Amino acid sequence: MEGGVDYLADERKKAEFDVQQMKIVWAGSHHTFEISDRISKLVANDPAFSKDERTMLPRKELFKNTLRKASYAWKRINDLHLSEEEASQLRFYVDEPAFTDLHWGMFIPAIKGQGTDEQQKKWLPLAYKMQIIGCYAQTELGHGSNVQGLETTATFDPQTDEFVIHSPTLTSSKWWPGGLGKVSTHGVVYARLITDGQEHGIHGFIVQLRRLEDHRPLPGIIIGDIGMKFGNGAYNTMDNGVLRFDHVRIPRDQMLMRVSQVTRDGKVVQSDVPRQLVYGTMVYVRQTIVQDASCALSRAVCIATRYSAVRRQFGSHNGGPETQVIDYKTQQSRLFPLLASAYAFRFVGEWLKWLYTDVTQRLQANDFSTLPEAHACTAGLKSLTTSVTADGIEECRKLCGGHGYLCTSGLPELFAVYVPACTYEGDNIVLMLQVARILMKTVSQLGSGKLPVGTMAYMGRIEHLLQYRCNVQKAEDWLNPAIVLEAFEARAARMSVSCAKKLSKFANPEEGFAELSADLVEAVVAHCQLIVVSKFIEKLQQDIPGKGVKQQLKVLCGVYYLFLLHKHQGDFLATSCVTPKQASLANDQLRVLYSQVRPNAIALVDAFNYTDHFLGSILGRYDGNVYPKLYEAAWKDPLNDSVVPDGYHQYIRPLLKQQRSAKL
Ligand SMILES: CC/C=C\C/C=C\C/C=C\CCCC(=O)SCCNC(=O)CCNC(=O)[C@H](O)C(C)(C)COP(=O)(O)OP(=O)(O)OC[C@H]1O[C@@H](n2cnc3c(N)ncnc32)[C@H](O)[C@@H]1OP(=O)(O)O
Ligand SMILES: Cc1cc2nc3c(=O)[nH]c(=O)nc-3n(C[C@H](O)[C@H](O)[C@H](O)COP(=O)(O)OP(=O)(O)OC[C@H]3O[C@@H](n4cnc5c(N)ncnc54)[C@H](O)[C@@H]3O)c2cc1C
Repeated sequence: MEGGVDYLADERKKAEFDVQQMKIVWAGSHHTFEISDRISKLVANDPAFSKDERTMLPRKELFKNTLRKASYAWKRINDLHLSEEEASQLRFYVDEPAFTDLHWGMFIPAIKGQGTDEQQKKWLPLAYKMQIIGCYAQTELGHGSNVQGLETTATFDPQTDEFVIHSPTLTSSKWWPGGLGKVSTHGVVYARLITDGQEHGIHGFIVQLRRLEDHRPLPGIIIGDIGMKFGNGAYNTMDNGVLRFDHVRIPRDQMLMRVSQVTRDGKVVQSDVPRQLVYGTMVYVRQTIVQDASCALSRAVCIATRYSAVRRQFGSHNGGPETQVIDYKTQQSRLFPLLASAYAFRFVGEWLKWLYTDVTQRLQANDFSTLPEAHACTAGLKSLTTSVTADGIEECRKLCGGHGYLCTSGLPELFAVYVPACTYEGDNIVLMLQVARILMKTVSQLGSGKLPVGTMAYMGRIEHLLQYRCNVQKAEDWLNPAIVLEAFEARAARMSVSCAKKLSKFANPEEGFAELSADLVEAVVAHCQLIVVSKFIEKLQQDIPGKGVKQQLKVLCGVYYLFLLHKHQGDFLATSCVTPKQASLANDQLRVLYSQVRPNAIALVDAFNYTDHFLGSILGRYDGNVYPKLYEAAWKDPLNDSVVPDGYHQYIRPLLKQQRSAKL
């Protein structure tokens, strides 16, 4: 505890499992727990990283403060000789979106993934030392989702051995890249490659944007910030930018040439690397976004759970205390599925990281076979987890009643920072439709002898899944993972097959795809939920030490899948995967599991090991000392600096005077 009385101590005594061991499960290993615990405390105990006034600062001050923090963080990283892993944890716990996210998270990965060995050798050391700062400049004013529709051109000039980067229209202005507006010296800029009058698709180019001497834009470059975004503080610490090029020249060797090369005489040579690797940075970031989803959701859930144990309403008997709102079944049925989802996303994120690492190793050995699986999983899971997390944060705000609406609850800012995750790195619907294409292709190939692989492998048992009948007889049968997996597989497979059948009736498949796109998205959701459920179940098959830890995870896993079954019972019933009676038994079992979560709820959120600094919420304080701190914080609002507000003499007094004289 960070000091003082622990108002949640009684709740903590109820825990039926070893919280310390659960912290390690949540962190992923002893090693990652040790690092994240040490670094989060280092940040929390350093006043230079305070977040207290963030939601009250005007944009310019807010932004300057972010620059100060980023520069101080870099100094600490160097002074303390932090490893790459420790440095990335430090940036995470500073908890303020900044240009550094894009520099480390996209600029460097783009050069690593799409640059040749020589290019990496030239640019990465500069970037690692932050002697150059980079952004990822893909999206334009007129095109974001449709990458093939980007308009910026990169025309090869064989006379000078250069590319000419140009923005031919207003809509071709780069628009949104984080870090671009005010900070980046360089960008990986995506543009249409043109050589000898011929177009060769979208490629990445390293372009210097600002002079290293005085930070002024280079000739031919117009650059700035795109303006305020949703929420106070929130994502406004980031300088999302606009950028236009007027025939800016760069040397030929600044095109990222791992996928295709342009020779001295302007010939385009394709390497044996698939062209989709140009999209590789997005696959990498989508995978990190799935991991981030569990962080953002667990943070909101931690706040709402602790506050729900502190808050009391109604139910006082003979002058005794009122009921803790966490004891209301409605509160539990809204909160506990989100708690379970946070754990579920943690484990699927862990698995996705493994998948991505595996794909990367294969790519290095020129094995591209698992790229479609990586694309499908990252796109689908990014969409599913960010949508649930954004909605979940807002639900947690509502679970905190009126106080949840205060900035000091931390929830409004968390929502405002988080919600663009549903849009950036691929709009969630656009990405779901990508997965739908892959699902439909998989269904169309069934029976051709080509067996589906990876997360689509269950489709290989299509005959069985189409005939499947759930044999749940009593509520506890729903605790059997094999039964649950089959029900989820059958639902996903039947929804996909149903879409495929409808699609086959269209003479023009593209027309059919467009017409059925809403149904296709539902089939993709079913497929992605199956992945999350199956990875949670797989996690439970591992050896998990610690008293009661595995048992708690089993309960949470049950809550996760039974809540989905309840919420989507329309799908399960319509596809005849369960009967109405079985759906009702699932709901009975879900209520039993809620009552098992209840005594462990506080300990389950303590296991996230978040400091009060990171949570940034009076409602979520570890010690539960909510009311005195809310009261204290109110007086710190600048509006309370004076008893009589500025503007009184100008606007309030004349009003009151006028009413008095009217009465007289
Ligand atoms: C550590 C991290 C730290 C910080 C970063 C995190 C957070 C910071 C905050 C914000 C950062 C935000 C940054 C951005 O937003 S960058 C911009 C992101 N933009 C997008 O995501 C655009 C979305 N659009 C697309 O991805 C594509 O355009 C498309 C929707 C996929 C369509 O492309 P198109 O070329 O038309 O492709 P198709 O014809 O539909 O498909 C062709 C073929 O390619 C396959 N495919 C598509 N995408 C990929 C991919 N990424 N990887 C592998 N394969 C891919 C597709 O399946 C198809 O395959 P076939 O076999 O059918 O040919
Ligand atoms: C905070 C933030 C940070 C960002 N950072 C970066 C960055 O660093 N670098 C960068 O390059 N970009 C960045 N972006 C841009 C981001 O990647 C795009 O906004 C995103 O890819 C969505 O594209 P769009 O804006 O063109 O949306 P649109 O595609 O215009 O979407 C509008 C609507 O149309 C729907 N829609 C579009 N196409 C289809 C379709 N085929 N079928 C059905 N519905 C469709 C969408 O679902 C959505 O509802 C950022 C964006 C935000 C909000």
